[in-house]
Amino acid sequence: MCWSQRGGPVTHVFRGTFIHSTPETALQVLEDALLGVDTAGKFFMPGMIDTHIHASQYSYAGTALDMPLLQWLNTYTFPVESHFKDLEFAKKVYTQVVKRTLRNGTTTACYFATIHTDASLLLGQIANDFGQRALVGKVCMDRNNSVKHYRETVQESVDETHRFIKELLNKKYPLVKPVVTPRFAPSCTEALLEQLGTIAKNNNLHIQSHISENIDELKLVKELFPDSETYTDIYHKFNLLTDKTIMAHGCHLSDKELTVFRETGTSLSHCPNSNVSLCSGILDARNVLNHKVKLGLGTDVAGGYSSSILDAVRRTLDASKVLTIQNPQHQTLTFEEVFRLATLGGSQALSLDDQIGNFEIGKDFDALRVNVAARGGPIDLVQFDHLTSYSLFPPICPLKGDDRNIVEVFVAGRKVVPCEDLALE
Ligand SMILES: Nc1nc2[nH]cnc2c(=O)[nH]1
Ligand SMILES: [Zn+2]
Repeated sequence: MCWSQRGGPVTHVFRGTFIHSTPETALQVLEDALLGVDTAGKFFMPGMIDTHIHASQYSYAGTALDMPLLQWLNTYTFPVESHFKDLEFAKKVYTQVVKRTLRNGTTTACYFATIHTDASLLLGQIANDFGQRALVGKVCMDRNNSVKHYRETVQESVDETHRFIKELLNKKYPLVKPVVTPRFAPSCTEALLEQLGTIAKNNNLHIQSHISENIDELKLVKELFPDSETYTDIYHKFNLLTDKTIMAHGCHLSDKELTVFRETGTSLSHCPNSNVSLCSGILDARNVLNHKVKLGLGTDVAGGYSSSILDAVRRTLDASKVLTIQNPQHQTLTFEEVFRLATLGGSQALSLDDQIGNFEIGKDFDALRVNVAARGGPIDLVQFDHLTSYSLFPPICPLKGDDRNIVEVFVAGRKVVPCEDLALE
């Protein structure tokens, strides 16, 4: 290891022509020079992956968390989502959510939009324009008794899903892909689920939905689908569980259902902020990992009030510790395991781990440059002086840091933060 004059290890070496001034020389040109830089407290980490976020719910994130899931959907979510017919409104919200999540270090997002095809296409365009890697889903739902104008017929849903896929793929955005998106079983008839399974299969597409989030939801599912033994069986029956499927939540899945997840290659998105905010339940992530089910983290905005995967990291650890408090035999997740869920785990959950998730040779450069001691940031230098080992830097940022510690964001090698277009800088 090389050490700089200031005593820290040299972490970067630049080679090239350097021009500077010294007290002796107004302009000194150093040709073919090597410059070792001591970047104490700075490191690169892989970009974070949000495996489940409702772009359309960003407008009310941080409010309206005073009721459980089914009432919350009827009272707040469906009325708000119905406004995305208005493309001006959609453009405002979708621009904000893409900018904000990029600023938070989300290099890849798996988005739910709304039932509106044109607004969903706009979300794809905005993600592309700002350089975010994204899966974008036009939501499908042909059952909704609370907000009657916010639902489709089976035929509309199928036709518009075809149009969405075709038009999005025709754009040839390099990093943005469509994802078939039945909202969740209670919002869809069997006829619709069946057709969506077929569309995904014929086009080899990703699929996303929700499963087993809340106990009242399970009761409703039993009433609506009396012939299916489990919630998982409903999706399985219609070919919606594949190695490109991401199901959100799964707090109340049985071990038998988790086995079906593993066998089909279906992944789970763990959304701990939402699970607590809507009093839905606590996912036993350790049990999911023990079943060898692919697992990533999700913000689930606006059921979750934070659009940051750093928040999901903290809450995943909290949820695991709550399970340990309830049962001391529970094997608490470690920081390192949760860091992996936020990065590599997310890429596996989205079946994109051949392209992203870590710095293995051949993958795209989706990365964050982190500065533990960023000026004006939440981590005080005095604390970081006490650290004796550089290996302690990575944990302190996710646990105590925030977007101020993320100084640069790269997606597929392109620097997307700071970006002149980003008014959030
Ligand atoms: N958290 C959450 N769960 C759902 N289940 C069906 N739709 C939704 C949604 O919008 N948010
Ligand atoms: Zn959700």
